[in-house]
Amino acid sequence: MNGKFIVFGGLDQTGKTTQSKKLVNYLNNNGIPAIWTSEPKGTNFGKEVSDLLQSHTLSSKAQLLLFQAAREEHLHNVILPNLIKGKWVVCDRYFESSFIYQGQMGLSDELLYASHRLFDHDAVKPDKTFLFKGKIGERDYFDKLDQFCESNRKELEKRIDLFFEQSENDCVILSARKSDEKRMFQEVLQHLKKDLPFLMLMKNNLKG
Ligand SMILES: Nc1ncnc2c1ncn2[C@@H]1O[C@H](COP(=O)(O)OP(=O)(O)OP(=O)(O)O)[C@@H](O)[C@H]1O
Ligand SMILES: Cc1cn([C@H]2C[C@H](O)[C@@H](COP(=O)(O)O)O2)c(=O)[nH]c1=O
Repeated sequence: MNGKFIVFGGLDQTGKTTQSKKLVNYLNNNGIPAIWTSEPKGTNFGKEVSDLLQSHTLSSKAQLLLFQAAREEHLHNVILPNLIKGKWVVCDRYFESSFIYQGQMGLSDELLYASHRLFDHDAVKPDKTFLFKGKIGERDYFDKLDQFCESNRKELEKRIDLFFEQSENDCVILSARKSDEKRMFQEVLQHLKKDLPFLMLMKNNLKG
């Protein structure tokens, strides 16, 4: 597999989608085939899971199981087939979101890691996970999941720190900065430079 698996996780309204889509455009424009996808909505099944999560009041364990069901489908139908074709898969949220959010809802780290391993989801490790903190966007409407994030931003940031501390050098924390989309993207590229071809780095003024 030559494709890379890059995850953009962290808090809501931090610019994850903006930055991850920028990366996919940048890669495709430079001859590196890449796709953008997201969790939980990266498959039709995942979209239905997302609707279920909005229309029911569920325990944290039930939520975890639904996010994992969506992940299982997503992994086997989108992530792996594209990585096998040699494409880069740029994914808006993955397991780190379960660790951060379902952990903040009260599930133990032990349970979260064990359930991640149970279905072999941990066998597909992101090459890099960007963890976004801060806040740049404002919503005018909050759904159930957004509300949880909005009411727990400080605590969720601590979960991000914990995920980072337990990671194996493959995570980066980025602070969202308003009106600084281009600079944020340069930072993303800097952290990926060892994965990008040398000629591409030269062309884009990024030293290898
Ligand atoms: N650097 C920036 N400065 C100001 N506004 C930005 C910046 N980056 C993105 N935005 C705007 O902020 C809002 C949130 O951005 P985006 O959707 O990329 O964040 P997100 O983290 O994916 O959000 P969510 O997880 O809630 O879907 C959007 O309206 C977007 O246009
Ligand atoms: C994958 C995943 C997601 N969540 C939460 C985090 C967000 O509040 C929503 C997804 O919203 P988005 O606008 O589509 O990014 O779901 C979660 O709690 N656990 C997870 O594993």
